[in-house]
Amino acid sequence: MNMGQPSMNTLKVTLPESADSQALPQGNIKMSARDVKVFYGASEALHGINMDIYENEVVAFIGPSGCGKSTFLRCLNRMNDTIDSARVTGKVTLDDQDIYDPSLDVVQLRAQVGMVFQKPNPFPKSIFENIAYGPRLHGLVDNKTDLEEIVESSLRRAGLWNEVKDRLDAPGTGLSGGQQQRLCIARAIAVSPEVILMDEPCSALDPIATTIIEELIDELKGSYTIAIVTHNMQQAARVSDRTAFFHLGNLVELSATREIFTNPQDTRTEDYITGRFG
Ligand SMILES: Nc1ncnc2c1ncn2[C@@H]1O[C@H](COP(=O)(O)OP(=O)(O)OP(=O)(O)O)[C@@H](O)[C@H]1O
Repeated sequence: MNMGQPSMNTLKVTLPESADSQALPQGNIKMSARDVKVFYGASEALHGINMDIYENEVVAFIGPSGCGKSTFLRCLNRMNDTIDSARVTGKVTLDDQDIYDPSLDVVQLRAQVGMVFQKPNPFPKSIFENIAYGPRLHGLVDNKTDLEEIVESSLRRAGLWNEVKDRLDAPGTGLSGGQQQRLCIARAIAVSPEVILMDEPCSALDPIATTIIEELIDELKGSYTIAIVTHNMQQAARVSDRTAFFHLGNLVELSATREIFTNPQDTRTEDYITGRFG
């Protein structure tokens, strides 16, 4: 039951002016989840999540620690398959195709639905090789010139080209944390994904690197659909079109980011965004 509308000054979050003009996504559903449950051994961590994610939107997942945000994000490209104790039930589709269909090529799926992790994780290889690996693996290039073009365009899209163009042979691990995270975003972009999943991509970064990544997210949504887990409500307010609030393994509320932060429909959402718990 809603205990009434919170007044703006009780909220922890300041909405950017652009939030007023943030158009709600319309059109095609890119990914959809129906009654998705995740079990770790006998313990049920997600209790039947239903969600539609629209093409070219940024949707943020927020909620207290342990509520299941990352677990749900990992359902969207079957990363939970890599956790031995995890079992997923329900249905997840990408462009109406069931991504848990046993005949589906998971490597291909993870190219279509790329992922950027909390801690930047470049391969222990050169900057060039970090980007070139995926397109080679997926047979996206026929020759060296095409490969060089993909490497350059991916680094440009990730806003890193000018900083690294003279040292493409240097190790990716030698870059700053923020640069490494943009390298990981470029690596995801290089295999032409449709969706990019980001699991707290800025939590290991300083405020300047965080701003750069947030600006990048804004640019990338023109071409990709983005789902981002964040602990930082201010960040959700800055980057997302819609926000999903999770609590104890349930999706409590999902609506336009401005709505969630100014007019939450559920008291649990209100309590969280006003800082009463979490
Ligand atoms: N590999 C795992 N094995 C067993 N239990 C897990 C595993 N990963 C997550 N869990 C449990 O599943 C529940 C949801 O965890 P999850 O990491 O998805 O939450 P979260 O909202 O992303 O949390 P945080 O904000 O702290 O990252 C928690 O109870 C957690 O302990």
